[in-house]
Amino acid sequence: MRLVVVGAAGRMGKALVRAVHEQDGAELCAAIERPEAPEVGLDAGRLAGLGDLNVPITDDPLSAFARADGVLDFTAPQASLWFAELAAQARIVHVIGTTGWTANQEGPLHVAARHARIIKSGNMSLGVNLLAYLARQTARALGDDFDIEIVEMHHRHKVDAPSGTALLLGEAAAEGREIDLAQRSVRSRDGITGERNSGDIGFATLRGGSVIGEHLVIFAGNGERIELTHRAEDRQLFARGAVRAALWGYKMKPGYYSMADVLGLKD
Ligand SMILES: NC(=O)C1=CN([C@@H]2O[C@H](COP(=O)(O)OP(=O)(O)OC[C@H]3O[C@@H](n4cnc5c(N)ncnc54)[C@H](OP(=O)(O)O)[C@@H]3O)[C@@H](O)[C@H]2O)C=CC1
Ligand SMILES: O=C(O)C1=N[C@H](C(=O)O)C[C@H](O)C1
Repeated sequence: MRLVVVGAAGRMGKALVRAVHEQDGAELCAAIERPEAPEVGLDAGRLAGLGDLNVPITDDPLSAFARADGVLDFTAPQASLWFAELAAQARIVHVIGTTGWTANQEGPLHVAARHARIIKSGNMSLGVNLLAYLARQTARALGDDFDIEIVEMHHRHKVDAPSGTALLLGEAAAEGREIDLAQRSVRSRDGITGERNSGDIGFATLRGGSVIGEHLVIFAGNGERIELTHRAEDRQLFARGAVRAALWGYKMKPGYYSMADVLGLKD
């Protein structure tokens, strides 16, 4: 499968180049950055610490997608929307790991998924998707007298909050409770907030240092607490998951899929 990495000079972009290189049946055919990026013209393999792969970074996604079977995209929402349009035109697989989406921004992705095979997830690791499955089941089993709070910590460079993973976990818990997360989420608390509303799902965000990604889902009841945790120790985890998703998507019809579909974790 011929894969393009967009945002190839980014933290995840470099991890994706390495993950494609190590995967049998996958081949890096192009690497893309913004026109003004200083890395344009450099070799994507060399930038990722692999040595020359003879894949120069370019600023031309249109011609790259035309000769590819799939694109791996961990960039920014506006960029991912544009790449989805191009992936639909080229009728290829588009794996989207980008986070930081605002409400209603994702509509055009569903239009693109009429022609592209889009696989989108706030977290591409097996562990987090299993955690989401467990959070859904736990929320379903416990009911409203257990308060749900989600805590996440990431490196100092992360630009969006709450993390895509925290929102994914919140959605899973809300599904388990059969409530609408948008109506019941509390994303910040400051000052005299009043008592906690029963049934809310709270989010707390920590940022600092080089933390790859840590998530904790707390179910706090009277006199007891259940905590489900995931700690990512290596970015390569997400990149390998993205390559796995691309290979899976290659066999699928056009549509909009999640990592839970790829991993068979839907209930
Ligand atoms: N789903 C998952 O499993 C994971 C998701 N992520 C998410 O992936 C995203 C990227 O994270 P990270 O790699 O740390 O961030 P970085 O900022 O290191 O990388 C993003 C890269 O994309 C580039 N980019 C942005 N817009 C465009 C564009 N229009 N054309 C080409 N390149 C573009 C950026 O360039 P520039 O710097 O010039 O803007 C940058 O090189 C974030 O949303 C993050 O939350 C991260 C890890 C795992
Ligand atoms: O920006 C990151 O680094 C990460 N972003 C994703 C998120 O927003 O959840 C996934 C992972 O936790 C790392």
